[in-house]
Amino acid sequence: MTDRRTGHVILGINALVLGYLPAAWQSPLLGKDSFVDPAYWETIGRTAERGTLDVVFLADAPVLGDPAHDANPIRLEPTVTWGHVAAATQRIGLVATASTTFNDPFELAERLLSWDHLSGGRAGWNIVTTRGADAARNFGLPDVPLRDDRYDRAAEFVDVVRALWDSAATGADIRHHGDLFQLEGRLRVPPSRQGRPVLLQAGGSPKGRELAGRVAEGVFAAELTKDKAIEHYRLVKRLARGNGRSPDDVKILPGLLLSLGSTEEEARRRNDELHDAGPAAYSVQWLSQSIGYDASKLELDEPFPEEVLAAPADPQTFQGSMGFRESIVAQIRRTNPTVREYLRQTRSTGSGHAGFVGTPEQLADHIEDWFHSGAIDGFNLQPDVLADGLAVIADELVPILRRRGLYRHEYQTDTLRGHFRAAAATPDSA
Ligand SMILES: Cc1cc2nc3c(=O)[nH]c(=O)nc-3n(C[C@H](O)[C@H](O)[C@H](O)COP(=O)(O)O)c2cc1C
Repeated sequence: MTDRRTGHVILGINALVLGYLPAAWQSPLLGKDSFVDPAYWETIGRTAERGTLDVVFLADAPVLGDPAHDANPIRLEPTVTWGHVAAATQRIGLVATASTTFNDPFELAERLLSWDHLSGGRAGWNIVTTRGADAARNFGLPDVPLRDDRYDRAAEFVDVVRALWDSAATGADIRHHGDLFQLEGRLRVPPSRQGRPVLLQAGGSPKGRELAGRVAEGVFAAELTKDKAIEHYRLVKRLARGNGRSPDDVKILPGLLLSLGSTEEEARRRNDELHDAGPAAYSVQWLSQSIGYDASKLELDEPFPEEVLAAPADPQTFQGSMGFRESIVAQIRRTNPTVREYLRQTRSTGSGHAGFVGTPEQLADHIEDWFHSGAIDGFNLQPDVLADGLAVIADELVPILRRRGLYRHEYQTDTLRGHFRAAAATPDSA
C-alpha cells in the first residue's frame, strides 16, 4: 500500500523540437521551417503556460544529429530559443541543456544568469557532459573525454558557475584555482529574481547521480519500469541527504514518450502511423546507439544474446548514456523478448524513456500511480508531435489532474524555483 501524498506533481515538456518521433515533421500543422519559426516556439510556450505547466525543456548536444536515430537532428541553440519564448510568456519555466565539456564556465554563467534576468527568474540549466565523438570533433577533439574525466570536469565546472553566481550577489571576486579551471574575478550580471538559474541534471551513471545528489534541483531521468524508478528516486533522495540537503531540494522527473488519443485505439493508430511514416530503421538505430551494439546484426527472432546485454567492457569509453543503457537492459531482462518483439513493443513501452499510448484519463491514472508510489515528483512529458500533442496535455490532461487534486488550478508562483518548491514533498518512504 503506498502512502497517499498531498500536493501536486510537476509537469514538464521535453520539447524535442517537433516531437519525439522522426515523422513529426510530416504533421499538416507544421511548415518546413517550423523548427526555426519564432511563432512556432511562442506557441509552444503559450500552450504550456495555458495549461499552467511547470516547465518546458530542451535536450541538446552541440552537434548535427544523425537522422538515423535522432528525431530532430537540426535545431536552434536552446538558450536563444527560450530567450525568445521568455518574452512571449510570463510564468512557464524554461530549461536549456548545456554541456560542461564543451563550454566555458564564465561565459555560460554569464549567459544563463542574463537569460534568467530577462525571463523574470524562470531559467533552468540542464547539466550534461555530452556523449559521442561527433560533438567532440566540432571542438577539435577526436573523441569525448573518458566518462569519469567528463564528470570530474562537470563537478568543477558547476562549482565555478555557482561561485560566479554567488559573486553576483556578494560583489566579491572569486579566486578559483582548481585542477581544471583557474580564474579570479566576478560576474558583471546581478542576481536574478530567483537569485540564480535552477540546476537540473541528466545522466544516469554513478558519477551522474553523484552530481545530481550534490547540486541538482531537478533530475531528468530515464526509467522504464516503476520499480526501477522507485529505486532511482530513493537513491537520488538519499544522495541529497548525504550532501546535507533536504530530499525536497531535488525533484525527480523521468521522461515519458506520449501518443495520446480520445480512445486507446485512436492513440495506438496515431502511434503506428507515425512510426510507419518514419525511417524503417529508426528503432534499430536508436537501440544500437543506446546499447552500444549494432542491433541490425542480431537474429530478429532470437532473444538478445547475454554478451550484448552485459555491461559495456569499458564504461569510460562507452559512447552512449549509461542511464539510458541501464533502463533499456532492465526492460529487456524483465520479459526476455526476441529482438523483433522488443522493437515492436517499444512503440508503446518506449526505449530509453518509458512510453505511453492511451487516453488523457489513462495517462492521469499512470501519473497518479507513479506519483503515489514514490517513483516520481513529476514527468518530463515528450509528445510524439508537439504541434497538437501539447494542447491535449494542456487542455485535457491538466483538468483531469486538477479534479484529482494532483495539479494547480492556476500559477501561485512566478519563478521556476518557486514552481518546484510549491510541488509535493518527498514521501516519508523515500
Ligand atoms: C534522461 C536523460 C537525458 C539526457 N539528455 C541529454 C542531452 O540532452 N544532451 C546530452 O548531451 N546528453 C544527454 N544525456 C546523457 C548525459 O547527460 C551525458 O551526456 C553523459 O555523457 C552520459 O550520461 P550518463 O552516462 O551519466 O547517463 C541524457 C541522459 C539521460 C539519462
